[in-house]
Amino acid sequence: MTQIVDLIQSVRLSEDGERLIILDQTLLPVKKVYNELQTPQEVWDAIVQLKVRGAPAIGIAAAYGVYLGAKHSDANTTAELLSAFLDSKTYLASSRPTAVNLFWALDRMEGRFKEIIGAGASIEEIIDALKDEAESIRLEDEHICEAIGEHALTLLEPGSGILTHCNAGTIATAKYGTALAPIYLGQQKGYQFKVYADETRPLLQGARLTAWELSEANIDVTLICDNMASIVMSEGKIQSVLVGCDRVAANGDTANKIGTSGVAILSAHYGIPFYVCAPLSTIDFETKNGKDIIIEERSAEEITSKWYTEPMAPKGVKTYNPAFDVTDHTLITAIITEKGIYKPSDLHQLNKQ
Ligand SMILES: CSC[C@H]1O[C@H](OP(=O)(O)O)[C@H](O)[C@@H]1O
Repeated sequence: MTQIVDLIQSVRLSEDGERLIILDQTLLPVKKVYNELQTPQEVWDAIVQLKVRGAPAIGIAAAYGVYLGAKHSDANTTAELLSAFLDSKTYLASSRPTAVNLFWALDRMEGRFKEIIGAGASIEEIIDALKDEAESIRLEDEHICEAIGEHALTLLEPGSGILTHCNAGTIATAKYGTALAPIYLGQQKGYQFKVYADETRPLLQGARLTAWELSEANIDVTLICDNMASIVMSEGKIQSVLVGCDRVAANGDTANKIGTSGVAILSAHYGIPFYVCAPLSTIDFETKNGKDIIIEERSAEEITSKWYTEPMAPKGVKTYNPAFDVTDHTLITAIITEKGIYKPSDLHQLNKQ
């Protein structure tokens, strides 16, 4: 059966390799519009505006961004090409600070550039190698998400209730998603999960994206406001919580969409397992603990007026709009990666792989 995961590709290269095609996630669920991007500047804008969002998808987009920058550069020598590449890399790295996949993907692209320039490659060969590397990052992400889904599925009972926060679905990745991957894989096996999606203020990724994705896939999804998580847990409707993440520190502290840590605290209170789904590219062993994770702050307008015809707060009121929070590792039951299921205290075992 064809599923939404087969029908939607939120980030991919055009057939001729000239443009990056992204699904504009800011217009969902009302309109499904694809944008074609040709320059690192256009990719940067799309990331900052959250047209392309979700940690793995941001990394993939940035990888294509540096490839496109190299492809369309007017460098005459490989040294000039490297200098132009490093400029676009630095620029794209400035788009969003929290999701480590962005930096991971850009570093991987630089590594490939340096490897091939060291082997005496021509400009054309370098550009081809960059294209192949970006394509590999995207394709590998599909397999990684599928593996995360398979591991996570072993923890879930058919027919059980799952709460998720934000959107860690197929559109946030190359395919399947991270936290939503087991739900899609479970559906193929007839598991009939009952999913509760937090709306996820202020940008409503849960309402606009998760509820949309899952409804399109005919999965039983119920949208709730963020402040309703406690009541649905207390009513026994939730048997597990699954979330994605933007950066996991070496000790297992996890940065994810604002509101996640509150859900984890509630889960602990009600004795519900709280699972974080994380590709290895989201684990940052250089960052010791959550205090060292840079949290992106976004504009006041996202809270005060973005979704309303009239401003919903007094003019000039002070606001604070952190886009992420850090869930303490003690609240996390397990971190599910493509390599398997790990307690936060066992994460160091992955460091050598
Ligand atoms: C598959 S990880 C998705 C991750 O991305 C979200 O952030 P944003 O919408 O700001 O890019 C969020 O924290 C999700 O869990």
